[in-house]
Amino acid sequence: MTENTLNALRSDINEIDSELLILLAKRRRISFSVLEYKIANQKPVRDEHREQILLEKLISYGKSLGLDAFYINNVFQTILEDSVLNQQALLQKNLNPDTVSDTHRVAYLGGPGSYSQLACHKYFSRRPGKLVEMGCQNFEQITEQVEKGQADYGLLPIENTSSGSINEVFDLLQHAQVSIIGEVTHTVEHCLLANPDTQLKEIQKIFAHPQPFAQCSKFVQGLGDVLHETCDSTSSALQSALNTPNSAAIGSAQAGKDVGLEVIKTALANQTENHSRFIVVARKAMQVSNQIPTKTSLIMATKQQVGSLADALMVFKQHSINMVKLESRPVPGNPWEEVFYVDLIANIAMPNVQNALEELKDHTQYVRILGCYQSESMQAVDVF
Ligand SMILES: O=C(O)C(=O)C[C@]1(C(=O)O)C=C[C@@H](O)C=C1
Repeated sequence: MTENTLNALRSDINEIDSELLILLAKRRRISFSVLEYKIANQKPVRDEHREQILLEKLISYGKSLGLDAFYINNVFQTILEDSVLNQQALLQKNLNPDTVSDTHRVAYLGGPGSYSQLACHKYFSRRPGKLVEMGCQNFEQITEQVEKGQADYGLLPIENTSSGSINEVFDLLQHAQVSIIGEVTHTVEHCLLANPDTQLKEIQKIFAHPQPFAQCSKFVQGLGDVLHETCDSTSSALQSALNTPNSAAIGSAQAGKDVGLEVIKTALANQTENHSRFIVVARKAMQVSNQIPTKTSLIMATKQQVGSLADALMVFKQHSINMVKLESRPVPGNPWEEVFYVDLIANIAMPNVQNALEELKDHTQYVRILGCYQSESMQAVDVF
C-alpha cells in the first residue's frame, strides 16, 4: 500500500469521526428536549427500563454488523451517562436560577495539571458558563475563598479508592461555613513524569502531593533509597521536577505533557481502579429536584451513652433511607470525643427524610446538615 492510499484512508476515517461527533451533538440536543417532557410530567430523569431496551436493541443490531457486544455496551453506556448527567445538571440549573450564574469562579487545590483542575473541568463541562479558576495552596484557603464570596464554588477531594478518606477535608467541614452542592468522581491515572530523556534508573528524588504518594506507596517503596519530597499540590510537584535534575514527579500524563515533562512509567497506583471523589461547596445550599438521585451529607455527635450510635443509625433504616458512608473523626480540643460523617441517599425536601432528621435529634447531641446535592455516581444497567 502506498502512502497516498494510507492518507486517503485516514481522511475517510476523519470524515466518519466528524460525522459521529455531529450525531453525538444532535443526540444530546434531543436528550435535552426529552427533559422538557420529564419536567412537565414530573418523571425521573433516568429511565433504566428504556436504557435496557435501547442497549439490548443496539447490541443485537451491532452483532448483525459484526460489532461485538462489549464494545457496543461500553460506547453506549458512556453516551447514556453523558445524556443523564447533562439532563440532571440542566434541571438543577433551572431549579436554582438565583444561585447558578453564567460565570463560575472555582477555587481548587494547586494549579494547571493538578487532579483538582481535571475534576473541576469535568464537573463544569456539564455546566456551561465562563470558568474562572482560582488555584489555592491548601484546603483552608479554598473554603475561605468561598466563605468570603471571592469564589462561587470550592472543589475539595474527599475520598480515594486506594488511599481512603481525606481526613483533613472532613475536619475542615466541621467548621467551614459552606454547603455541599455537588460531587464529581475522577479517574486518577498516576504516571512518573521527568524531564525528556531521563531514565528510571537515573531518578534520585520524587516529588508528589501526599495523596499520590499514599496511592502509589508500593511503587515508591520498590524504588529503594530514592528520596521523596512532599509538595502542596501536584502542580508544584511538576514544577519541582522540571527544575531539579535526575528527579521525577507523580502526576497525570496530560499534566506532564502540559509542562514539558515526559512519562517514564505509567500505572503507578497500588490499585488498578483508582478513582477520587470530590465535593463541590458553595456559600448557599441548593434546592435539589426530586426527579434526580440525591445525596444528603451530615455531621452528628451522638450522646455519650451505650448504644446511641446504633440507635441513631436505626433511624435511617426505619425511614427506609440508605446510608452509603459513615466516618468517625475526633473533635479537635475534646480528646476521645468523636463526630460522625454520614452520607445518605436522600433528598432533604422529602417528608420521610425530614421526619428522620427530627427523630435523630433524640439520639444525638447535635446534627448539622452539610448539604443536599445531585449524586453523580451512576450505576450502569446490566445487559449481560
Ligand atoms: O429516553 C429518555 O427518557 C431519555 O431521557 C433519553 C435517554 C438517552 O439518552 O437515550 C437518557 C436518559 C434515560 O435514562 C434514558 C434514555
